[in-house]
Amino acid sequence: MSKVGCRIRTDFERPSRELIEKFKDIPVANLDDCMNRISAIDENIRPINNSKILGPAFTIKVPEGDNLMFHKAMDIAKPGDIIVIDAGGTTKRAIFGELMVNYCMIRGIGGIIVDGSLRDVDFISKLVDFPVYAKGITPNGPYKNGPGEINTDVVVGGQVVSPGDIVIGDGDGVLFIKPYEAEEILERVQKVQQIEAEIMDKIKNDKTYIRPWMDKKLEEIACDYI
Ligand SMILES: O=C([O-])CC(=O)C(=O)O
Ligand SMILES: [Mg+2]
Repeated sequence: MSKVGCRIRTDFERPSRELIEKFKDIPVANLDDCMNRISAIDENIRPINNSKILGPAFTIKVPEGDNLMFHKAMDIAKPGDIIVIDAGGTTKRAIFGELMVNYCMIRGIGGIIVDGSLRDVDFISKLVDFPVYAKGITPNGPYKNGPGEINTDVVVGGQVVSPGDIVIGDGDGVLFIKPYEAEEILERVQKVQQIEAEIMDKIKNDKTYIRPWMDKKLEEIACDYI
């Protein structure tokens, strides 16, 4: 019988740390520019403690307001993994809190992103080196009945994420990159950053902002000057 909706993949292939580290200082906005500006997750999933997040995705799918699979996941995720939880986007019930965050930290997990809510925010918001991103906050705690899935393809904040995808987040938001597309995106983002540096230099030193596309576009849309 198919166990869709109640299954656990205990391990998966992770990209090399070397590849992941190449994304360390790259702004998510620049990456999204290289992914046609439609690749970031739902803007309502925000950093709770203003930390950057980076690492391979360890995915979980839970029924609304239930965290049985997250409890199992904490025992099998590896150091550096980013736990990415598809909680259906509903915020009425928290999926985790301070106890679970402490256990994740002790186990060397790299951070947590939930398309849902957390609780114990007064503790979590003060953490400086354990990034947590969430959509909501509520004291209503999670049930622990299951079902759910671990390490299958899930949807978080409107974007598909597979186990082992590279998770990158900063103050702007989060996106996921397929490891096989990583090098190509890195090449493109380096060009974007170089162009932005040149533009910034002109703004600061020449007091000009190079935008050859602006008047061209206004002409193309036949804008009337009045
Ligand atoms: O009760 C739970 O499962 C979640 C929670 O508050 C904690 O982890 O501290
Ligand atoms: Mg708690």
